[in-house]
Amino acid sequence: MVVLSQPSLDQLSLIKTCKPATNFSTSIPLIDLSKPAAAAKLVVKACQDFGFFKVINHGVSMELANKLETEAVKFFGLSQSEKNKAGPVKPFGYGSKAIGQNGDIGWIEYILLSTDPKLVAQASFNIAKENPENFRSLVTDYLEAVKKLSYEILELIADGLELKPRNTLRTLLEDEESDSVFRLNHYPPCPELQALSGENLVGFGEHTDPQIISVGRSNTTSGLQISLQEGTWVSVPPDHHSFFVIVGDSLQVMTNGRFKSVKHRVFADGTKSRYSMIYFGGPPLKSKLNALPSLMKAGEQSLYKEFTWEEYKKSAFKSRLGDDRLSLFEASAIAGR
Ligand SMILES: C=C1C[C@]23C[C@@]1(O)CC[C@H]2[C@@]12CC[C@H](O)[C@@](C)(C(=O)O1)[C@H]2[C@@H]3C(=O)O
Ligand SMILES: O=C(O)CCC(=O)C(=O)O
Ligand SMILES: [Fe+2]
Repeated sequence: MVVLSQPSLDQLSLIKTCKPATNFSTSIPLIDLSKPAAAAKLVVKACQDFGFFKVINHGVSMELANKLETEAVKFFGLSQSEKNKAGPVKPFGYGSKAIGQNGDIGWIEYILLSTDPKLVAQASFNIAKENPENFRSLVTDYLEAVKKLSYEILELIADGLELKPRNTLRTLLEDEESDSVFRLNHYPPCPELQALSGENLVGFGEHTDPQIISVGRSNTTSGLQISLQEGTWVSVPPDHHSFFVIVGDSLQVMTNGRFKSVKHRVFADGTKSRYSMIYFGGPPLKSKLNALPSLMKAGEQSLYKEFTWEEYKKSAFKSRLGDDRLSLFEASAIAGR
């Protein structure tokens, strides 16, 4: 995927490009988790203002994260025919360019995994043929650490919102039936495009994440951007040490719109590969998604109808990446639309 032949160049015309209007003056909230008293307020403010923040002193071993990233680099460095043996993504496995099942494409290749240990073990045989046990144990250990971090962040959110009990949100991800996924993304460099037009090549088109929160980490190649509520785009400075946290649609519903699920996108770089590893924390399929009663002020109406995560997920996975998925579930939406 690095050396582009004429057919690959032809494919570029199918992938969106754009000249982004980027806002350089807004800085992304960076929250130090070693100071929990201050962090609770800062996390809530970041979720309200941006739906996005980064955390440091998060407790996830950098050695572990680097080891898993190295495995991802190894896998994505295999020949296309070798990688294809770990596909297609129905629902888990290796995918290239196609994102989801509804016609979205980007300058990306990825591995999508369930967080269920049994399914991780099965997938490891296709992804790391030479040493599946090493891959399985790295993914399992990494997921354990990132889940722990996600639970901590959800408790800080509960503290900041004065939600009682403070495990109200974390139990949704901790539940054995929680419906979470894990994704390893690779955005190969694309020098041809930069040279041809100076435009940016879309790796992952703009979208919101449907789950509760997404917790990710990337290498030091830039590309991730978030949309501010007024619509301008801000680049997220990449680094190896922090984790980024994305408010998903489900958390927007549970906070009755106080938190906004943030629109984000990724551009491919002209010269360097970007790698990212993201845990998407979703609730059990049968969980009802509705505004948390203790957050509702007297007389406040729910912005959304009552629905389960299963219903939302089914609808989301039928949608295109850039669709406003929640609009179908607004209290004012026409029934059956
Ligand atoms: C186009 C799509 C890809 C996606 C499923 C969807 O129909 C709409 C949501 C997309 C998204 C975004 C966050 C995660 O990367 C993801 C795994 C998810 O849960 O929702 C992807 C889905 C995907 O890549 O299949
Ligand atoms: O690769 C990234 O940094 C973000 C990717 C993303 O938004 C996703 O996988 O849903
Ligand atoms: Fe995303």
